[in-house]
Amino acid sequence: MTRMPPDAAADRAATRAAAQLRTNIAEAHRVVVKVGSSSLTTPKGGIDPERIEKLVDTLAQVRNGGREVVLVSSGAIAAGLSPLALKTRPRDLATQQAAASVGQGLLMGYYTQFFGRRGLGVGQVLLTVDDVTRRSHYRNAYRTLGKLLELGVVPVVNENDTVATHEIRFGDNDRLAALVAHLVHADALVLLSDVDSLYTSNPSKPGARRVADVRSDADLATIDTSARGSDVGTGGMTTKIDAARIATSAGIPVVLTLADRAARALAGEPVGTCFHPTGKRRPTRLLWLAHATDGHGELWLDDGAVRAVVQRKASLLPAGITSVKGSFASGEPVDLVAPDGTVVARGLVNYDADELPDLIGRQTRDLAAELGAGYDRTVVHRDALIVLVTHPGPRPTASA
Ligand SMILES: Nc1ncnc2c1ncn2[C@@H]1O[C@H](COP(=O)(O)OP(=O)(O)O)[C@@H](O)[C@H]1O
Ligand SMILES: N[C@@H](CCC(=O)OP(=O)(O)O)C(=O)O
Repeated sequence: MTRMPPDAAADRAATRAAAQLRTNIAEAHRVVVKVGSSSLTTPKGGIDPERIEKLVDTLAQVRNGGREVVLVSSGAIAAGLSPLALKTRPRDLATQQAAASVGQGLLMGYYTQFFGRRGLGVGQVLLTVDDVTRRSHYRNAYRTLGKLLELGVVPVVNENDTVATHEIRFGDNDRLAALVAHLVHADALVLLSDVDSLYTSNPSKPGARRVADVRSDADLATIDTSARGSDVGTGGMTTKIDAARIATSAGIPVVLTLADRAARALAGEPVGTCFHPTGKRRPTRLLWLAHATDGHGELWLDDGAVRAVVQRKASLLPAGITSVKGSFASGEPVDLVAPDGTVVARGLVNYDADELPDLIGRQTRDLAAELGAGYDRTVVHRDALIVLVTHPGPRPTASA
């Protein structure tokens, strides 16, 4: 028997795994499809009903074929431009919110009409960061989305732009789509854009090569995503990669391709870029903490607290904190910092920043005896905490 050289054997195994993943996507029962503004607009930036109908046609066929579809659609701001006589996408948040407020209804009007013609109802779901990260909210969102799917309706999700402020805003819908995919326990996530796949660098420049499969972060290490996206989209390729990492780290395969190739992507054809699952499902708020949130403040720990949090995965108590920086409210994400300045973990804090200085360095039982029962709570509970570096070093990377 002739032996294959190890490289050839590894290549064959990789090809088989890629083909299997495409099969899994073709068989995915519940899919989240995200479409960016750039795929729904005219070259001038206004909304393009023809492009919307083309997408709806594909998704309606998928839905009517027995698969469940959740659509995450951008385009509210683009749809609001013309009614407000705006020539280009506004830069300031207030005008973006006004445009989204005017445009969201119009956008839903198109979806209602086009899905309706194909015998399907639609349900509008507007979400903020809190809705997919806070436990009480995301249970609610999960229930509503689940019920809509059960009723045969296509949920059409967008960020609730009109109420989201800078601090609590995704801004792009890519990462929102990844969290929605996790929330609804999707079997696959399809990201539709104005580019046919991920490239090694700006696709409009010579030398950029198509990337067919991304199997791990190592495959992304040399990818250049600095080229700006379309004038109407937000985030460009960077937020799509963030989204793909969020979904794949929770076990959900992702395909990124052109909106026109949605049908082929959903049929498992080898179009676009396929991001392979790298991890397993975990609580949504932890996913968000690991991949997308910036700490609103810092809690500096002593060595014992670093060991407790990093090695024993314990909750953070007031006794192990040496100082508090930044201004944050209870429930917000904060960075946990080792004495050498390394950010070792991130978690949702249980106190406001101004409450903590009087508590830190003190034993929980003393605080409870002195201040009352509420003060025996952890500063960051271990269930709301992710470890970023297991071996403290110079800089943190979100690898949890
Ligand atoms: N390495 C890369 N590979 C592919 N596209 C890239 C890359 N770097 C930047 N881009 C740009 O990202 C754009 C897509 O992002 P964006 O305009 O935000 O789309 P959408 O509205 O679909 O979210 C593409 O048009 C492309 O020019
Ligand atoms: N929520 C915004 C989407 C923001 C946006 O442009 O996102 P994307 O086109 O997906 O990069 C809207 O509906 O206009």
